[in-house]
Amino acid sequence: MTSGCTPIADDPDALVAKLTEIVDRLRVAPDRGKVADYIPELACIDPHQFGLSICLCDGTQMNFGDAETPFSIQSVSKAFTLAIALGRFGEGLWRRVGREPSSNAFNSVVDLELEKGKPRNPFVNAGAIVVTDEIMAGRAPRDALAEILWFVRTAAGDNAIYIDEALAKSEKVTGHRNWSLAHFLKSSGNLKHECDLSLGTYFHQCAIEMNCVQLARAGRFLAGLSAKDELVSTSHVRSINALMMTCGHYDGSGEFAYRVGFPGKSGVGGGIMAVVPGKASIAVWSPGLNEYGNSKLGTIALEELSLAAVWSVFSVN
Ligand SMILES: NC(=O)CC[C@H](N)C(=O)O
Repeated sequence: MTSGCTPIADDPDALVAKLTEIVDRLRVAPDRGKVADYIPELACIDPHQFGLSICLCDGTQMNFGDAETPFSIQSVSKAFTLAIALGRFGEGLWRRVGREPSSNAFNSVVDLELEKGKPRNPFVNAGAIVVTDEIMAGRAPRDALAEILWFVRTAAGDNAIYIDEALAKSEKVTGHRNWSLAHFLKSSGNLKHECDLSLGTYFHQCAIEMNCVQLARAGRFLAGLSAKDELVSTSHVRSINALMMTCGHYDGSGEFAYRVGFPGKSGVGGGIMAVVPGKASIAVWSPGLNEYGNSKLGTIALEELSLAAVWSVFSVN
């Protein structure tokens, strides 16, 4: 089969049955990974939650489990800020940040030093801080933040999306690793604003709260499921998807590509936004993380869905 017309993907009942089976099983799975505990607000999230939502190319959406429970999107926000930055500055962005995968943790300081202050990609923390700093150029931080929130709301088609102020503030107080990255960027001449302004904006974008229903809708532009003239050009969608595939799960990106086989962006809140270009936009949430800081059960759900629907871009059957 060459067109992706697989039985499960094209048969809504079969797809619902498969996803119901996956979600019911994973909701009670004993081995759930570990919630992020370096951000105080995330440390107390109940790991026994699991939600999934999928938007398909015929306009339908299916929701499972805790799909309507809000969670902190954290680094999933980096896909949206990259889209905004590419739209505003185009290829010039790549003077400040690279496009290569990383082999160290998402908050690695050593990578940044080795690369002389040019982050390896826009999805590791240092790279995302640079992207946000770029978006802030020529305006007040609150205006940049307003654009980020506007973008997410527009992509999701839902104005009831907000920032968890308390979470943003707590990360500002406890996020010492990010402070060290920002100061290193500043000392390398790769941060235009003062560290507290760029980081303040970055912590706020990470603290956006969404549920799976909203996040799956917000990913439609990356799957080519929204109106063509909307938000982001198709060439930028192609760039973002390539980076989500190669860097969206940090040093676990190779593993994600091997097991799931389509682009995705994770966050330490346990959310993953994943897209099957031309076919589906999927949001999955389970707060427990694997060793790379990506949702453990969320990855398993996407892997099982990918196998059942033959959705890996590397599949030939
Ligand atoms: N991987 C993540 O989701 C990390 C985001 C988190 N706000 C941080 O900066 O550490």
